[in-house]
Amino acid sequence: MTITHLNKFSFLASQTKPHYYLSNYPLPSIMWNRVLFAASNLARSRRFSTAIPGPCIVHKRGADILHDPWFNKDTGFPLTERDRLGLRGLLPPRIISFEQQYDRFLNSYRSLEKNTQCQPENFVSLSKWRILNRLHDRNETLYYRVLIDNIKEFAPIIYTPTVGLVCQNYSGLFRRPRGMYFSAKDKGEMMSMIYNWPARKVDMIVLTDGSRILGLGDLGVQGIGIPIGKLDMYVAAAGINPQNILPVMLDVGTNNEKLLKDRLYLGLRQPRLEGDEYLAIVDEFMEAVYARWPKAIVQFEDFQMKWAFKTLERYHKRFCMFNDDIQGTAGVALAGLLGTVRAQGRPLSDFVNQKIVVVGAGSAGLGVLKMAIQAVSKMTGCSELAAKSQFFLIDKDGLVTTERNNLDPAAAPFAKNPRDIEGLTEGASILEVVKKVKPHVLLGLSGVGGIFNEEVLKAMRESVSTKPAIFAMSNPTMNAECTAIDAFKHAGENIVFASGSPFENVNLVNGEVGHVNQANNMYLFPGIGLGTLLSGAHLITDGMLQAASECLASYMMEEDILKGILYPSISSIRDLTAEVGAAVLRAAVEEELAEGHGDVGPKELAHMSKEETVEYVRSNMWFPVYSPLVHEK
Ligand SMILES: NC(=O)C1=CN([C@@H]2O[C@H](COP(=O)(O)OP(=O)(O)OC[C@H]3O[C@@H](n4cnc5c(N)ncnc54)[C@H](O)[C@@H]3O)[C@@H](O)[C@H]2O)C=CC1
Ligand SMILES: CC(=O)C(=O)O
Ligand SMILES: [Mg+2]
Repeated sequence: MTITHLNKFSFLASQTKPHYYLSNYPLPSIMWNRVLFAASNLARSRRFSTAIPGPCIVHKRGADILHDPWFNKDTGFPLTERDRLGLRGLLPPRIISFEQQYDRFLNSYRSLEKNTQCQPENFVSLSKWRILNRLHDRNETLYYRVLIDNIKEFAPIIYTPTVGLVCQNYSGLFRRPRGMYFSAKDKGEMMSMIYNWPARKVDMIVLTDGSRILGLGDLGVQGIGIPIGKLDMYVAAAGINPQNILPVMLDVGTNNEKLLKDRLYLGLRQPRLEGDEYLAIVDEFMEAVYARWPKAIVQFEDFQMKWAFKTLERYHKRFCMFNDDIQGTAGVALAGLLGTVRAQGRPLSDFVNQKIVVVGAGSAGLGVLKMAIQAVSKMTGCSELAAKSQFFLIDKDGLVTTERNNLDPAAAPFAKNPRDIEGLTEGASILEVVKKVKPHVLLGLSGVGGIFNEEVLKAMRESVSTKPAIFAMSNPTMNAECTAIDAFKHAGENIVFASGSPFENVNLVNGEVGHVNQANNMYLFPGIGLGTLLSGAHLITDGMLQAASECLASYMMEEDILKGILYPSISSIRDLTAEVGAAVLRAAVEEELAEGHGDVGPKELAHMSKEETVEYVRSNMWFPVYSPLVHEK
């Protein structure tokens, strides 16, 4: 191991505290109550502190420990634990330190990279996902440490784009279950099923019905990869304790013919439930969750538009939930849009004059429009009706106007009155709109790869902005509206560029670097969840979401923004998430929704300064280190 590594580990150790191990199983014995009492005392005492030794608690023994990824340390078990936990003889004799295990894993990963250099890209990506997934299944502490330390490198594997490929191939890749599956066949059973989940406490649930997985469409039960990937980001970015997370798939069938015919498909082989039958399943699930874990937060993810809006409207005043595609995306996009104003060297107030074309009138596109229009209305003091004049919405049938037959009610508030769009008509193409409007920003959330073609990008050269912005936000990479290279090549080297999935920065002909931003809701959802959790709020309000977006918008320094860098590097996502979490928490306090968390009550939260709130949030982030599993004698 290199000196750098040694320094890094000792530095991290001094920054963090051990997590304490609690049983995964509800244990009704008096002994277990003692364990919980000790743990809650520890939680109390560690509130603002670092590096407090945790109690050494595990009720399992022998092979059961080795097969439990939460407790498993592989060859890292010290002799005392091998002796006292019945592990002697079950492991090779040499004890390997955490740091050595860490290096060994990264070495295997690097060998894999080297050995697959000439293989097709998808093969390499899936191989990388497999090696990480195997570690996840075996040793969670090491897995999350590797993930946190190398998040920039591994996010594209456990999250977009590779997670999309994993979902597409999930039935074939399936080895071990992760999370919970509730299907249409479980109607009437969910209240008891929810108690099958082994953890006593769940803080964060990510739920999907698999109906719109990234831009890949209906993937049925295979969409479970998305909640798993999102929750990995929760652990890595927000330090949510992985013992308290739960990925969930609501399998109400699929309309994907290919999957229905696939022998290996692991979900229900029936068309999707619709109408009241569908809602009855989601209702039952939500009731069951909140009966067992009244304080849990549910993130709705990748639901097709009609159910995304319907469920948000149905539950947001009843349960502590939000829809990431509508609300998380909107916050990230708004922060990016405000960044583009600063990148032009203009004051933020100039946002109200920016002409913005949004391509895609789905849950994400409409969420962005709604939040951006609210921001303009707030800045100018004018009505939302007046505020929307600068925004243009395009869907699969072109420019959305009030003349549209069967205008979708969700898109109707953003439809243009033909009187206000001289030279354009209902259904005008992207190219026509760009040529006529000469927008400051062209933002894609259509799910259609390459739709910002050469002609469209070249038309952006006529933009009225000195730094036109192209946001190709659809995922995964192949569904991006354009590539970074094409954007800089055709729209000009002065553009600001952002995409939903990562692209490499572009070397420009003028010798400079064309910065690629990743405009992805991962910059906000972990902080929204963490801030809400620590506030103890029972709802997630527009005010809390707006605070998250404003925090992200103000995170970047002028110097970076002027270079076209709108969001921080993923490497600093933990730091950003602490700030976002604190902003959300403080908004909850302001709205008198904060009921407190653990033994930190609402009054204590209200008395914290901004800096103390950030510190409080940071100190509550879980960090993976091996903790002793037996008491020192
Ligand atoms: N970067 C990020 O953080 C996020 C990215 N997304 C991505 O956004 C995309 C869309 O997501 P949703 O809005 O939930 O999907 P959706 O299915 O609800 O909406 C898609 C919209 O695109 C429109 N569209 C389809 N073909 C088009 C075409 N040829 N020209 C113009 N518009 C067209 C449809 O009419 C529809 O309005 C997905 O690829 C998803 O991965 C979604 C959420 C967050
Ligand atoms: C990033 C995300 O949530 C999506 O593409 O759906
Ligand atoms: Mg999503």
